[in-house]
Amino acid sequence: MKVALGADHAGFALKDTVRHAIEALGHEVIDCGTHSGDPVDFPDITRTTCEVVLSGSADRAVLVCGTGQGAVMAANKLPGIRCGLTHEPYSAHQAVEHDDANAIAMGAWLVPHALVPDIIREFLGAVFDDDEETRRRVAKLNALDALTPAN
Ligand SMILES: O=C(CO)[C@H](O)[C@H](O)[C@H](O)COP(=O)(O)O
Repeated sequence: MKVALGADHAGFALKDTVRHAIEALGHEVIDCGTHSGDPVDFPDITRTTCEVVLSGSADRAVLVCGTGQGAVMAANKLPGIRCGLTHEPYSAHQAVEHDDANAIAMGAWLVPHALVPDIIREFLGAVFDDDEETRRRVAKLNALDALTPAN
């Protein structure tokens, strides 16, 4: 799997830990920045990272900012992105299994480094449970994208 990885300056502290966790599972990381602790705006990094998924160049995205909140808000404004806020492994798994998430956001100020491998393993190991009920709900979720005005 190819995984786009993006972090703002607040997420930068956790970014290498996330990268190693993805690579340790045999997946490829597409590094979308940032590359230092210098301030960058999370909507910019989130957009760049998610566009790699939307273009088909990556399968999933992992976003890191200070709290995860700004990144998840920005990501879910991009039609075609379904991003879960995940600070522990269970929701990382469920976001994919029930909601067909193609991205997760997490907060570097909240998630201990030691928990990152578990979160990443659950996110990348999960498969959408494609039954009538989940398909209907995700279709309704995707239909909400049409309400998002194009920029
Ligand atoms: O957590 C975030 C948004 O939800 C982002 O990481 C922000 O950039 C964060 O609030 C950074 O704040 P700072 O004062 O620039 O460190």
